[in-house]
This record gives sequence, structure tokens and C-alpha cells, in this order.
Amino acid sequence: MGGSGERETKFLQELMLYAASAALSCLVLFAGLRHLDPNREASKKAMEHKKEISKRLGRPLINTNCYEDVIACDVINPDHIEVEFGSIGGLDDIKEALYELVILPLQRPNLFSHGKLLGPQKGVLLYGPPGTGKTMLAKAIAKESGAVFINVRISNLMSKWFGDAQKLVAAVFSLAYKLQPAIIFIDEVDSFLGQRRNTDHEALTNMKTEFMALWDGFTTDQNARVMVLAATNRPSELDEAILRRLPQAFEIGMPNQRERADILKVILKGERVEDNIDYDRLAVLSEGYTGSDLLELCKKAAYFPIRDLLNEEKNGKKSSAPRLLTQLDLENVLATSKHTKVAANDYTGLNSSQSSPRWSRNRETGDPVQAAINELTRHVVQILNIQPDAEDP
Ligand SMILES: Nc1ncnc2c1ncn2[C@@H]1O[C@H](COP(=O)(O)OP(=O)(O)OP(=O)(O)O)[C@@H](O)[C@H]1O
Repeated sequence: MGGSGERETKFLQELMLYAASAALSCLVLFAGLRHLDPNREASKKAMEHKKEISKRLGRPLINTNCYEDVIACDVINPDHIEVEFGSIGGLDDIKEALYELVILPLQRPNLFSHGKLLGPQKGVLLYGPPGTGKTMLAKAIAKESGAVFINVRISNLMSKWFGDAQKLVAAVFSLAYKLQPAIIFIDEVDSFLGQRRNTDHEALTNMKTEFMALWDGFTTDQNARVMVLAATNRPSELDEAILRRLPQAFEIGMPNQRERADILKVILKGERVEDNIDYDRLAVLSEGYTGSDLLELCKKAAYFPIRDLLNEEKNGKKSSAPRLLTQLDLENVLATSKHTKVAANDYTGLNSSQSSPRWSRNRETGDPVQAAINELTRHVVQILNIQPDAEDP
């Protein structure tokens, strides 16, 4: 009797020991797996970001999956975008067209829900040389329309979760739908959705196919306030399948003289500058500059007052603040900086096989023939590396 009682106690003890060690092993395994997960940090960051987004959006935490959480890292709340249409110099007719085509349907979908003729645009392409304000314009559209801005970085989709790239692509669309109104922005779209090559990796090809299928789904869903905005410096590298899905294309070209003056005014607005800046003269002197070049020019010029202040201090003078920026500072930079025309030379424009009327939209004349002549002239100017004598303001 005593022997069987002892055996029972021993059995129970062993059972408990096994149970405890099994529980411990599970715990260790679970903790180990969590540490082995290469995306642990990214998911954690994404979760924090998602919480922040929900808070900022004033909506309860949405029910998202782990892929949507990763995409959430690239979501920008419109209230946090500083760029608005007013901070973009020039591009007046393009801004006006984008207001009607993109902003209004996102802001007031009811206006576009009567009949089939006025369905909202689901894809818009901005193309032109680097530094001309395409990204800025895309952000301003999100800001003005109150849409969340999902900046799709292909490198993000490809590198972090290589095997799951297709699921991430699906997450871009599903998250956009949950957060709508939303703008999915794809910069350098040619690198992601460019012409298919035999050398393309299978994962990239699958991603493209998935992206197109999901995009088509949204195009037919009239209630989805989600739009794809794509930008490229190499429009000629996009294939027809993409162009079909981007029926509205806008060339964001090199700014003309009047636009350069406008851009300079916008950049220097609110800065410590003298009142007598001659913007028209600066615009003449800065021919061939993009908006981005003009920003760099102003940044360089802003150092002159600082240098002067430091020199004065060296000579024993005490100054409380740097002097105002002058016309001469800006002209000095223009005279000394060797402008390379990188942007204009890089821009390949469109090849003839893709020149259809929609591509030939010319924001200065609206005339396709004139647009073709301008394009040709631009190429000749680039090849000969000459500057036209006069320029249309
Ligand atoms: N029209 C403009 N008005 C005011 N600032 C401009 C304008 N165009 C460009 N800029 C300035 O140049 C910066 C770079 O422009 P942005 O990144 O939008 O050019 P991009 O066309 O998208 O170039 P990329 O093709 O290289 O991405 C902007 O952040 C802005 O400060």
C-alpha cells in the first residue's frame, strides 16, 4: 500500500516536471523565434507608427495585418505635409487641371457619382526632368485633397520581405482602401513598372502582375477614393500596359523665365531678404535651372550674410544678426556656380512610338505639333550643348 502511494507521488512529480520543462521549452522556443524573425524590428516600428497614424487621423486603430503594418511606415498624414499648391512656383495650368481631375473627386466624391461620364481618375502620371517639382506636386495634391499619402518605395517592397513582396503589394492597396481617401505615390515608376525585360527577377515580375491586377480592381470600383500617382524622369521606358492605366499624363518640364521668377519668389518668401530683389533679372540669369537648382542657388547665397558676420566678428565688430540677403549675393552665386544642366541632359523624354496626343500635351501651347517641335529643339540643344538666345517668358 505504502509502496503504491510512493509510486503515485513519484509519477505525479515526474509528470509535473515534464509539464514544467515542456512549458519552459515552448517559452524558450517562442522567444528564440521572435528574435530570429528578421522583420521583428520593422514590425515593431510599424506598429508604433500605425498607432501614431490612427491617433493623428482621429480614428480608432484599424484592423490591419502585418504586411499593412509595414506599409504603414510609408504613410504620411495630409496634415503633416507642409507643401501646398501655393508653395509651388509656376505650373499654374497643371495645378488647375490637377485640381479638377484629382483633388475635387477625392474631396467631393458625390459630385462625380452621377452617371458614367464623370468617374474619378484612378491614375495620373507626372513626367519630366529631375528636380522640376513632381514629388512636390504629388505631396501638395495629397495635402489639398486631405488624402493620406502612401509613398511606395520599391526598395522597401523588394529588400525587406523579399519572399512576401506580392503580399506587400496587396497590402498597399488594402491599406489605402482602409485609410481612404488615399494617394498611392510611386516615384521612379519606370524602375518598378517599366518595360519587362528577360533579366527581370521572377519576384519583380510577380509583383508587377499583382500590382496591375489590384489596380484594375480599384479602377472598376467607383466607390474607392484611392488614386495612383506615378512620377518618372524616363517616360519612354514605361510600357503600354502602364500607360493605359495612366490615362492622364502631365509633363512637368523645365521652368520658363516667368516660372523661374515665380519659383524664386516662393522659395524666398518669408526669408530674410532685401525688398528690392529683381526676380525677373535673376530669372533671366538662371536659364536652364530647375526648381531644385534654384533652391540650391538660394541656399548657397544664404551663406554670404553669415560669412560677412563672421568676418566682422574677426575684426572686432559685434553684430547681433546676419544682414539681409541681397540681389548681389544671388547674382554672385549665379556667376560663380558652374551650372551643368544635368537635369535637362538626363531627361530623355518620349520616344516617337509612344507619342500619342495624350503624351504630347504641351503646357505652354497645348498644341501637339508645337510640342513635338519643342521636344526636337530640346534634343538638338542638348546634343549641341547650346543655349537658345531668347526664351518665351
Ligand atoms: N516649381 C517649384 N516651386 C518651388 N520649389 C520647387 C519647384 N520645383 C522644385 N522645387 C524645389 O526642388 C525640390 C526638389 O523637387 P522635387 O523633388 O519635387 O523634384 P522631382 O521632379 O520630384 O525630382 P526627381 O525626379 O529627382 O524626384 C523641392 O523640394 C523644392 O524645394
